[in-house]
Amino acid sequence: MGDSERVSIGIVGASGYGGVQLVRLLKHHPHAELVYLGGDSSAGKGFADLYPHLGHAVDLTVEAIDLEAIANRCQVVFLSLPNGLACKMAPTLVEKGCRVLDLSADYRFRNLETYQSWYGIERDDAEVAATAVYGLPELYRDRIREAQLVGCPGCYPTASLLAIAPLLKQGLAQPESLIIDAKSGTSGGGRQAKTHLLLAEADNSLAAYGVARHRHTPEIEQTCSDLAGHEVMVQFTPHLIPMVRGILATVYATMRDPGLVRDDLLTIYSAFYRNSEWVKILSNGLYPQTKWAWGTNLCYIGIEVDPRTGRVIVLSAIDNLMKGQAGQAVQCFNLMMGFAETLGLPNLSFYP
Ligand SMILES: NC(=O)C1=CN([C@@H]2O[C@H](COP(=O)(O)OP(=O)(O)OC[C@H]3O[C@@H](n4cnc5c(N)ncnc54)[C@H](OP(=O)(O)O)[C@@H]3O)[C@@H](O)[C@H]2O)C=CC1
Ligand SMILES: CC(=O)N[C@@H](CCC(=O)OP(=O)(O)O)C(=O)O
Repeated sequence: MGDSERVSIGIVGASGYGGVQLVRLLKHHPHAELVYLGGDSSAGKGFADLYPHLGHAVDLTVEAIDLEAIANRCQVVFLSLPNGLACKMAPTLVEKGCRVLDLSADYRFRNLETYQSWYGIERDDAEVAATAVYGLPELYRDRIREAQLVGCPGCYPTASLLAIAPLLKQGLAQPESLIIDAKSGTSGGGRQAKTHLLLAEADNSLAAYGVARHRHTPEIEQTCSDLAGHEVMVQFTPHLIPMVRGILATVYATMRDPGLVRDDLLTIYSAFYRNSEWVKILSNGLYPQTKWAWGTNLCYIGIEVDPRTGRVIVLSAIDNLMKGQAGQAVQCFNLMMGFAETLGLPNLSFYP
């Protein structure tokens, strides 16, 4: 692609939090041109009326969803919708030749029975779903490059899997010992009004939810099983924390070789992610803060070993709307188009 050429892009679900991040990122992307924004209740409204802070840069109107028209206008379509909608739209878009990135859970699972039992959504797109690639570039880079349909990971799975992957891939930890304790900011719940996300409910409070039954559990287990080479179950507990952006995942696992020390693991993690510019392994004694990742596509990882218990503790921090959602989707888009994986993505946080 020449320097001035641009890929025509549509975003379905542009009015949501994922949508507005995609607009922000793709407006700055040197090879992207936003040609279509779609929504449901927002259809007919100017995007600038929904997000006045972007009014000086975006003059598009949110349109009703017409798959035929989208496919005629767009080479690449991002679907940023509640679960259960992408699986109704992607088959048509794929058939018409679009490359599709879905930010929901619809195309994350190889086994659709797992999806149906955890999400309770019936669907009839098994043939198309079988072609989807899980959009975690650090693990599936080559497959994403060739994919026509990418199922972008959930925010908790992204933070968790980047922390876990070297442990399982290198056989360092006992897979059955994996425990993930994760905290998310409220933007993880999207832009629609929900009582538990009101300031009066969420502020000055911290609570777990979905204990032993959160739907990101089978998603994390799918990739853990890939990495370990056999079925793996994990214990995953998410918490809602009174901040807007960010996820901190703390992963505990029992090491196979209790003789390993932190420096050994730092060397192994650094080697594992040597070609992954979005993952930063923190050196001795530093543990990540969510604020370091704000507004960026970065994942910061800190590691500690407790010689008393023989456990490794891995801490992983991301921005849930960036590496956990829209940023990762743009990273996948870059791979699919043959661009540098870092193109158009911020790597410096705004701080404090
Ligand atoms: N927020 C996060 O941190 C993360 C979210 N995700 C996933 O990304 C997806 C989008 O999330 P998020 O941006 O937070 O959600 P939001 O609730 O902020 O936005 C949802 C979008 O979907 C549109 N929409 C809702 N119902 C319909 C419908 N029936 N037909 C067409 N469009 C519809 C809305 O349009 P309108 O406003 O016009 O009604 C809106 O644009 C979800 O699947 C979510 O689980 C994944 C990783 C992280
Ligand atoms: C804080 C909060 O509510 N977070 C969301 C995670 C959003 C997400 O990634 O969910 P999907 O798998 O549906 O895409 C949740 O726990 O449901």
